[in-house]
Amino acid sequence: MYASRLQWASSPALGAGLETSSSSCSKPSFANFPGGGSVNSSNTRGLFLIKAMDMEASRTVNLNGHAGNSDKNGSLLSSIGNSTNIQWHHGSGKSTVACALSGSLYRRGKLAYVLDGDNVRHGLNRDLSFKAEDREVAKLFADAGVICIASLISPYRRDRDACRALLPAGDFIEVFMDIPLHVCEARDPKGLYKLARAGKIKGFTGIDDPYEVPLNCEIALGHKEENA
Ligand SMILES: Nc1ncnc2c1ncn2[C@@H]1O[C@H](COP(=O)(O)OS(=O)(=O)O)[C@@H](OP(=O)(O)O)[C@H]1O
Ligand SMILES: Nc1ncnc2c1ncn2[C@@H]1O[C@H](COP(=O)(O)OP(=O)(O)O)[C@@H](O)[C@H]1O
Repeated sequence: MYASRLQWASSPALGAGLETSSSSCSKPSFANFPGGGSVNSSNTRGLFLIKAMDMEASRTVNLNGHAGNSDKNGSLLSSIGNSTNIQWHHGSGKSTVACALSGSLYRRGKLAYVLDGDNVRHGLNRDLSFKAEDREVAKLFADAGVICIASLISPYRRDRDACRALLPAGDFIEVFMDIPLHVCEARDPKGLYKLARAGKIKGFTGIDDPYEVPLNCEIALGHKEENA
């Protein structure tokens, strides 16, 4: 089902080396987890993501923004834009992983931008959803040579596939946060599950709206129960 399956354990020791200075990270609190879990550039999970993201230096971006095998001296950036879509329920850790990935890329001199449900909705366009307009934004970033890390619930397979189809083969990486709903709900960082359970928010993903599990994502991040 998945190209790679990784465990995403909660570990109090992992916070220390996190890069928090990424300009595109809108949630600076990601280094501190109430549950004790964290991510770190030196742990294998983080490294695996970077390996999946890292592009060959020979593939560059021309000044006109189109990807190609151009002469490196004539290129604007030493990385080619691609798009990573980190998906699953609210509270699963999408933003946390997105920020860590962005920080790791930053340290490697790669230009990345996190498109988060929050910054997209409040900053760019409050009407955006994971529909055509969103995908176009991700593609614009990729065209400009920026690695776009989309941290969005993106519940529908059809929409994710449409996004994949916009980019050259291999440039769209689906990361599935395979975290049990009860774990997401227990975290409830904004109290939204509680409101959804009480019927005060309608159509909440995982409660009264569906999520279509990916059939062919590149990476799945699993969850290790505290007492497992
Ligand atoms: N009905 C409903 N269902 C799920 N989530 C909701 C809903 N209404 C608002 N929110 C808040 O919006 C965030 C999800 O936005 P996304 O852009 O990631 O969602 S989607 O891809 O368009 O489905 C999500 O937060 P994050 O998952 O932390 O980004 C919620 O805070
Ligand atoms: N591996 C983890 N272990 C424990 N808590 C985590 C882990 N990853 C994220 N969290 C916490 O869960 C909450 C939701 O994380 P967040 O990244 O905002 O999720 P999402 O973007 O999917 O809504 C935050 O309080 C975050 O600190």
